[in-house]
Amino acid sequence: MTQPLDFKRNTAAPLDLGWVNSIKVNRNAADRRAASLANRRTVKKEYQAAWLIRAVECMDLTTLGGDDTPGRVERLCMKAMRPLRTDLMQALGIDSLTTGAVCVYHEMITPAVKVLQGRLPIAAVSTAFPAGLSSLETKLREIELSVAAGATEIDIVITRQHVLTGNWQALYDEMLAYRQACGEAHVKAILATGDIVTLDNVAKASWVCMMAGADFIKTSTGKEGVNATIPVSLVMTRAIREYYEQTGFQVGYKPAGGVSTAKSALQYLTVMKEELGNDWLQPHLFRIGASSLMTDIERQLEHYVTGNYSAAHRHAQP
Ligand SMILES: O=C[C@H](O)COP(=O)(O)O
Repeated sequence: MTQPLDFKRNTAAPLDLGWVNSIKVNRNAADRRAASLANRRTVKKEYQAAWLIRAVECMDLTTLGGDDTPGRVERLCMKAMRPLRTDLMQALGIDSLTTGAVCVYHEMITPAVKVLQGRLPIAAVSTAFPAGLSSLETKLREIELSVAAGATEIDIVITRQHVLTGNWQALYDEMLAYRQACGEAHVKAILATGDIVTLDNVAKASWVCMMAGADFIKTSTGKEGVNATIPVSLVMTRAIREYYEQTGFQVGYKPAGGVSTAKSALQYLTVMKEELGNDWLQPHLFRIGASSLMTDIERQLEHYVTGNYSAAHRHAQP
C-alpha cells in the first residue's frame, strides 16, 4: 500500500486521498485464513472459561429494537453490571465482572444513565442509525444531544454512498465532522460492511475513517443483510495493524451483528490476538456488539463449571 504523503490524523487540512483507490485485498487469502480459523482449536479447553469471561468484559451489551422500552433498558443495564449469577461467579472464582458497556438508541440513554450512574460506559447509536440517511446537520445535532444526555461513546454510521461512489473526501469530511461533534466521547465508525459489498471497499473505508479520527471501526449495525464475518474482521484488523505501524495510533475494533454464540466470540478473540496481539484484547480496544451472545456464554460457562474447568487462568492472556 502506498503511504499517503503529508499524513495527518483528525485534521481538516487538505489530504490527497487518491492513494486510497490503490488499496487492494486478496479475497482468496482472507477466505483461506478465515476457513483455517474455523477448523482449528486455538483455544485450549482449560482456557475457554477465561476467554469467555474476557468476551463478557469486551461486550457492548446491546438492545436496538424498535420495541425497546425504558424498563427493558433498565434490565439490560442491571445485567451489564452483573452479567453472571452469584453461584456461577463463585464456582468460576470471580469477584467482579461487568460488560464493557451497554449500547442503546438515543432515546434510551436516560434510563441507562439512571441505572448505571456512571459505573459503565453508555454507547449510543446516533447519526440516524441504522441507514444514516438524514441531513448531516441533523446527524451532528443527534450526536450533541446524545453526549449531553450522558453517552460517553457514540456509534456513528457512515454514508454508504460515499464508499459506493469512491468519494473518499466526502467520507473523510463526514467522519471528521462526527469526530469533532463527539468532543470527549469516543467515536466508533460503523462501516455497514454488508452494504459496501467488497473487501476492497471495507479496507478503504477503514483507512479513511481511521485517518479522520475514529477511535474504533465497527463492522455493522446488526440490521444489514450480512453483518460481522471473519473475512471482514481479518481485513479490518489488518488495516488497524498497518495504520498503527504507520502512525502509532491504536484504533479499536468492534465486530457487531449476528455474533450470538460463544464459539463465534472465541473466533473473534482469536482474530484479535493473532492479528493485533494482547494489547488489543482489552475493552478499550476491543468490543463485541451483541444482543443475544450473553445467553450462550452463560450456558457454556455453566458447562465448564460442571465439567470442573475454572477461570483460574482469567488473568493469563487468553
Ligand atoms: O451494534 C450491535 C448490533 O446491533 C447487535 O446486533 P445483534 O442484535 O445481531 O447482536
